[in-house]
Amino acid sequence: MTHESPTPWNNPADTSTAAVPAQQPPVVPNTPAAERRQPALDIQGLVKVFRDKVAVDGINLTVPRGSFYGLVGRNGAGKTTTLSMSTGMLRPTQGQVFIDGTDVWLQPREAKKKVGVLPDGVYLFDKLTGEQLITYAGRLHGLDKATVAERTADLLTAMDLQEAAGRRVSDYSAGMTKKVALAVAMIHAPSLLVLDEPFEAVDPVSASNIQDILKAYVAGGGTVILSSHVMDLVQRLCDHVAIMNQGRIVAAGSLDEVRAGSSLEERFVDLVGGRVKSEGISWLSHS
Ligand SMILES: Nc1ncnc2c1ncn2[C@@H]1O[C@H](COP(=O)(O)OP(=O)(O)OP(=O)(O)O)[C@@H](O)[C@H]1O
Repeated sequence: MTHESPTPWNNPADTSTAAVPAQQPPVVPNTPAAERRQPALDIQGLVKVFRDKVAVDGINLTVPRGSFYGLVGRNGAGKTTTLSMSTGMLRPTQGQVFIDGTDVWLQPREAKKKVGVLPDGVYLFDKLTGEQLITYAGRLHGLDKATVAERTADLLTAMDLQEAAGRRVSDYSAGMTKKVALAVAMIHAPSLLVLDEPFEAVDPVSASNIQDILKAYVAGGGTVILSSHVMDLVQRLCDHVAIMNQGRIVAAGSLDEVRAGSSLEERFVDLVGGRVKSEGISWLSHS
């Protein structure tokens, strides 16, 4: 990554995240200043029903701008369904989602400019090389060729994919695919990144590199919301967390508020339950 040019997600020309003085008049809706103080993501009364299965059961969640937000929950808690509805990929049964004040389902084009998404189970045009894929994503977002070339080179370096840049994505490992998908999500310098299990299948060195990239992105005014099952990682990385269980948010807020003096894992198990006391499976024993 060059030092001369700002990273695509940390452009000093972007003053939209400038600190607001403490003594401000009340916020007047629909003014630029008010827009700047909108939450990065605002979920209101979100419901998803699949046939007779209530996957998401009327959740409300506010993700403050500039936060590093972790969404945790057991398998099937509703995390992917929530994130998919929040990014315009899955139509809600009920409820509204706003990205930076823009209604995702009423103004999808506007909303999608503001968000980068790493979906669960990534579907990519994998006959393209990594470099072609990132370039294609940048061009789809309407960026000019020179900008796309510069950002693509930066992202390939940041993701440690320079050597694989000319290989087809179909030949990438699971972790490399995750990294190229993350680059695709970041090429248009969105103000919000929504990442479903970003570290799954990623090796520890690459995971640390990605974490550094995300921390820099947040330090530069971006907002990240990620889902994960790894409590230690969320506790280390995130400043806010929401715990989902059976389609509902059972705790949300700053990490310290949610932990309430315990570790996140202890708090999670307390709230969600489901620990099975077991002597083990008898037929697996060889003693
Ligand atoms: N397309 C679908 N059709 C029917 N049921 C679905 C569909 N997608 C998800 N579900 C159900 O909705 C519930 C929530 O699923 P979801 O994938 O959102 O959970 P999750 O928290 O992301 O789980 P995991 O941690 O295992 O990825 C589950 O019971 C799942 O079986």
